Amino acid sequence: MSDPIDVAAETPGDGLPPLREVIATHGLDARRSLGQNFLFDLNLTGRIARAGGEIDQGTVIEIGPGPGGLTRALLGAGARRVIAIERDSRCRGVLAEIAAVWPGRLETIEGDALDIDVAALGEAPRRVIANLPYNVATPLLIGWLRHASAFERFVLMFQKEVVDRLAARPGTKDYGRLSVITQWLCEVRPLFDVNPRAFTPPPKVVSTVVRIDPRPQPLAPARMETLERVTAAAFGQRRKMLRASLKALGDAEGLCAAAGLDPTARAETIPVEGFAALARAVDAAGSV
Ligand SMILES: C[S@@+](CC[C@H](N)C(=O)[O-])C[C@H]1O[C@@H](n2cnc3c(N)ncnc32)[C@H](O)[C@@H]1O
Repeated sequence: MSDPIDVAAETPGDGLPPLREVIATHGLDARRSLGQNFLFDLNLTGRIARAGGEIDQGTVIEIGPGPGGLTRALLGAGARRVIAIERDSRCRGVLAEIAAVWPGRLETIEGDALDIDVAALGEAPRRVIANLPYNVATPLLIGWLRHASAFERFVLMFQKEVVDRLAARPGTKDYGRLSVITQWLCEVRPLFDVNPRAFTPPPKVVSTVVRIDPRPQPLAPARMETLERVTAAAFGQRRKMLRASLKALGDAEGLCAAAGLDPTARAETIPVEGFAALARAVDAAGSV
């Protein structure tokens, strides 16, 4: 026997039909190629919206509204202005219906979020709140981090495995390039896990909602481009000592000495500040 559907838990009180009905009416069968795993649970969409903080100010940017479950939660929770970027043109009608219920508060951009300068959308403070399409989630985040100071907060759903890497501490197996670059620019707080059964269709893996708050200043001075090169070299050969893995960058022992790092250490034990020092050493050596 299938689970009884809790209609109350699927009707947000905005006068619009429940999400399952919306999907049937608009023929929005989920497409794997677009990373479509829809959320119907209002408790979950409400929790994600509230984690955004003061969304009654500035702009909320949602990537991939799909049939609009999270969009409706954001508007219902008082978002002043939501700009939603959706690639799937089948969602145009349903998003227009939501916009009509909240006049002047929802704008939809039809397109690929990877091609859009999200850091320039709407008025600050900008908060990106999204149940991300997993096939492009990490490249999207890395792109936004290049303009981290344009954003107040990110509340994002990723595969749990990605959040584990974003939040990993030195000395753990998940610690790597993504941990260093993200934590250099932002404070990362995993919020809660979401069971695959909460989605339609269920993905193969557990998901996690994470809050990522850009720091007023990066954790230590460095150029992001150089930090990316340094972490690529160091973690590209994570089992090797720095004196071997950093050879591609020049005099590896000299760079470690300038950065105050032990050349026999391995990348996974070096804290974020250590990589920033290494990036400064690379830039200083290059400018001599
Ligand atoms: C995981 S679903 C989330 C749907 C809805 N927000 C929810 O929570 O139920 C991801 C959404 O992102 C959209 N999408 C996929 N790739 C995209 C891209 N490159 N740019 C914008 N939207 C995209 C999909 O069409 C889908 O609606």
